[in-house]
Amino acid sequence: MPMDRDAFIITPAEMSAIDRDAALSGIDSFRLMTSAGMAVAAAALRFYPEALRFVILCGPGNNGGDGYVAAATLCRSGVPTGVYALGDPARLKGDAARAHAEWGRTAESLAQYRPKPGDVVIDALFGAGLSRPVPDEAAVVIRAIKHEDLPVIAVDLPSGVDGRSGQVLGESFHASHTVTFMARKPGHLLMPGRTLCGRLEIFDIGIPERILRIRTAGLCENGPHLWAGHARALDPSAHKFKRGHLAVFSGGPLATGAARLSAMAGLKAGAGLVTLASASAALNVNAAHLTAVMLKEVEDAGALALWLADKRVSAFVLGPGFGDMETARRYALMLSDRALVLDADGITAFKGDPASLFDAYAGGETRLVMTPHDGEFARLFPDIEADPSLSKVDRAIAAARRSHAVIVYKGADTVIASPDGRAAINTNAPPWLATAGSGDTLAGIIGAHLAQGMPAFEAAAAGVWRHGRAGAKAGEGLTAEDLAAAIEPLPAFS
Ligand SMILES: NC(=O)C1=CN([C@@H]2O[C@H](COP(=O)(O)OP(=O)(O)OC[C@H]3O[C@@H](n4cnc5c(N)ncnc54)[C@H](OP(=O)(O)O)[C@@H]3O)[C@@H](O)[C@H]2O)[C@@H](O)CC1
Ligand SMILES: Nc1ncnc2c1ncn2[C@@H]1O[C@H](COP(=O)(O)OP(=O)(O)O)[C@@H](O)[C@H]1O
Ligand SMILES: [K+]
Repeated sequence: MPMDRDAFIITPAEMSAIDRDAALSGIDSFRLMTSAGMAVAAAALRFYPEALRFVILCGPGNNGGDGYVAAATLCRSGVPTGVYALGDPARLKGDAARAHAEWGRTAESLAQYRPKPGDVVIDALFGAGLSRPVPDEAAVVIRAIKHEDLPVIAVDLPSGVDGRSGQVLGESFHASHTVTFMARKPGHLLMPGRTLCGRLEIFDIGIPERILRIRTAGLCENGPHLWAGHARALDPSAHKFKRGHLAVFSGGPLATGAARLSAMAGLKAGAGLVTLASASAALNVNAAHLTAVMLKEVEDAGALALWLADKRVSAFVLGPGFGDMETARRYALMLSDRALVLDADGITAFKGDPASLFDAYAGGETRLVMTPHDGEFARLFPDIEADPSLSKVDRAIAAARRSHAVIVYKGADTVIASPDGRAAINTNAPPWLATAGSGDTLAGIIGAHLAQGMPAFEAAAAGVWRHGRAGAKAGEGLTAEDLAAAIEPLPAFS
């Protein structure tokens, strides 16, 4: 399925390259700015027809240029406006200088602005070009506007949000609406940027799609376009082994629930068979709870080695509730020529020696998927986690490259990354997925996809998306059991 235009995510650096490509192909950059500024003005009038005054705050770059175009458009439409500039407008360059000149009035200095009830703020201070914390002069005004609780329409990005990472640089607006151009930037989707944007509108200012596509290879929003090609409808002659056999390792007798959640999710997600592998101490408690999921006694590494002779067991989930770190390490290394989802304790088990895991899965097709939340990520990749220059996308890709694994870096803004540099940001997860056992369910869904023979990146991305969709379907107040029951068939999305 070709990537939907709406799934494009363009970093600020890529956007600059796109600007250059557009100029080289003869597109007039001032017309782009004019379209952008007019779109902002139109959005302002549409969202806030009751505004007593539109206050446009203009910065020193092209974001400010968009602001001057918006100000001129609003003036022409006859609504009251106030324009306040950060820095000396005489120092504006290029298109921004022209936009300021065409507006043709004199801006007051930003420090003069005193928020008043009835004002609607148009934030054109900084957009994609923000490269360091906002200056104090801007931070003071941002805080004053927040204090008055005025509505803010952000041009491209709320000033203070880093378009590359979604992180706040110093201080940031919390916009009620954001109007961006052509495509979203990572900062619109990564936390906390996503929540600071308010309602996001993407406006087409007229850069041709062919120019965008050249620069948007690696990163996109997660969705069926990424993996629907691997979600085939059921073959009418299929038998259960053809639909994949997933094995999930159980924890000890007092910690069996997590693995059972993974197993049930795997079955619901479409694996033909799911077997729970349990040491003898936990066999009875598992037996008392299982129906469609099968149970097999796997006492130790010797028993696992014998079982691995059965090549029909096509994928494994190891980690949920597992508990025994030494055995987790041994099993994960024994499984290195099979497809494995390593979650929870399975990840933590390698805290002291991640290289042994990474080396075992190096070479050949990617077959390991790891599903860390923040804490687990930091255990395996402390240096990557600690590097403040990296966005969540950068971190996930760096971890995937190092570990030869697909990384599902979980959270409200889960990032799925492949060792080959592809990455996707997931956006369909409702916040009530933050509930005990939700991650175990996700591991089971991904395991089912691997068992069916999906490549690891697609298996993981599809799993995260189905997990989010199941969460939305089950609704607020769900438990992990409800979540598994709400998983929808995969072909429904193709
Ligand atoms: N094709 C498109 O996408 C189109 C994009 N368009 C618009 O262009 C915007 C991007 O414009 P932009 O590159 O000029 O960056 P922008 O955000 O205005 O800021 C850069 C300026 O701020 C400065 N500066 C940075 N950080 C600072 C700080 N902390 N404190 C103080 N200064 C700081 C920086 O100076 P310097 O870093 O060089 O000191 C520079 O002067 C984009 O968001 C969109 O609105 C539209 O016009 C239509 C076409
Ligand atoms: N605020 C949130 N919004 C959306 N999804 C979330 C949020 N918080 C957590 N999640 C998702 O819920 C799951 C929680 O997984 P995890 O932390 O491993 O929980 P557990 O160990 O209890 O199963 C992950 O898929 C994560 O992406
Ligand atoms: K802005």
